[in-house]
Amino acid sequence: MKELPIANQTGLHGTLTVPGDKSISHRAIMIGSIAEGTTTIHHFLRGNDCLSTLQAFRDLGVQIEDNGDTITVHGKGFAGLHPASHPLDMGNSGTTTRLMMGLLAGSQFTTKLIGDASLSKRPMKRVSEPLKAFGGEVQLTTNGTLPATIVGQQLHGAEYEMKVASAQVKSALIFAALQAKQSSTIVEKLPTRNHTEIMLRQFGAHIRTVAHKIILVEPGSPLIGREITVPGDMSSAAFFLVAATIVPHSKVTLKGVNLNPTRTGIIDILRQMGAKLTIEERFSTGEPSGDITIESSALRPIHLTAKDIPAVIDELPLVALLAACADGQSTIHGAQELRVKETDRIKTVVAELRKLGVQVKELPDGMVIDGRSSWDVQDPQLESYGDHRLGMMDAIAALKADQPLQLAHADAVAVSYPGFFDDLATLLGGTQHDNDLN
Ligand SMILES: O=C(O)C1=C[C@@H](OP(=O)(O)O)[C@@H](O)[C@H](O)C1
Ligand SMILES: C=C(OP(=O)(O)O)C(=O)O
Repeated sequence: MKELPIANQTGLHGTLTVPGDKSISHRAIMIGSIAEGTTTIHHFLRGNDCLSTLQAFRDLGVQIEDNGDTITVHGKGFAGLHPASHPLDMGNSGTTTRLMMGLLAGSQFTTKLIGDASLSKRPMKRVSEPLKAFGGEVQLTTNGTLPATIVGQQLHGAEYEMKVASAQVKSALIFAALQAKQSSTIVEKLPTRNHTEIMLRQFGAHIRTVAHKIILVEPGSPLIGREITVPGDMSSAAFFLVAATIVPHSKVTLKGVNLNPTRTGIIDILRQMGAKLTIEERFSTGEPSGDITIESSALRPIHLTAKDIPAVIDELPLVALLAACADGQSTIHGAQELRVKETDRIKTVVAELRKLGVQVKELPDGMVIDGRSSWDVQDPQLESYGDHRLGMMDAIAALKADQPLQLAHADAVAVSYPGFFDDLATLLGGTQHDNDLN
């Protein structure tokens, strides 16, 4: 049980550079490995999920030098990957698993993927089914889960209309399409994060996006290794954006955060709810990034529907927390994807908010949350359920509670933000002066 920090009278203060983006770190290892030549990755996220990706590519014969914050990948091209001598362990990472399925579907060998207990319950047919349209073969359990066997073979082009709004599925199909003999068209249900498309283009692939959701892939261009600096992860910055908003007298600056519009749903929501934030964007040709300064403020309720969800999918536990602090009733609809994350995040968020005394109703596709300025804690023992984002949401919620709270399975935070508790402690202990930590 971890004793969670409580906020003092002066709130959170200081300047922080959050760790590298998880989605971009995964893709840098993957695309660096299938490219020719050297890829150097700066500000790589050393979260357990990205380390699963790094290890998987080493197991496939790619030489990867690990110098902490900087990773050097000696790319071998798609054709240079070797069969692994044992099943690849995906750990807790849905992104690694699903992208790997598309990336290895066109290989000349068979690969088995396994994962931890949570990942082994998550749906994988969403990738194996569409891959069939490209000639791919991924065998799953009868429940459509891991372990998976990817039987590599020559793929062909396809036109595929997606059934779920998922960047993981889209990325798997793009990797498959790159290995096909003909061109392909992938149509998204709703626009989702486009880091795969951006990075592949930077490496030399012919990929075009039309009307934000039609992706045209022309295979055959060589991918060439390059230097990548991973911007800060908006999904990690979000914990402190929310903390600074809900804890009185706070003012925090988060530096170098990724501002890709497919990821900034939380910024739009914070603004709509009345948060006080300013953004200084830096010039960039690939992934935009910038510094965000935010201070405490009163909040209005929010109403989200399906179209709002992809750009804030991983921040929805935090949106529920913001709603619990707002002046009135908020609704989240169209978020059924939350049920197939590391935990069923509708159930687990509702359970945790109820322990804090928040009135919240579970819906099949979201929740209804009654906001209050203060809560009457019902149960001080919070639980991450082994889900990193739940554990961190609990820690931020605890700053608002009127008594000390504890968190079980707090170590889950290492999946995406190993230094989370240290960074939180620094901002809580920080002074009103800028305090650059990294
Ligand atoms: O492509 C990615 O890197 C991710 C896509 C999202 O998943 P879905 O594609 O399942 O929505 C997100 O929840 C996950 O944390 C990372
Ligand atoms: C859902 C997440 O990741 P993944 O699907 O890669 O396990 C997440 O990081 O919140």
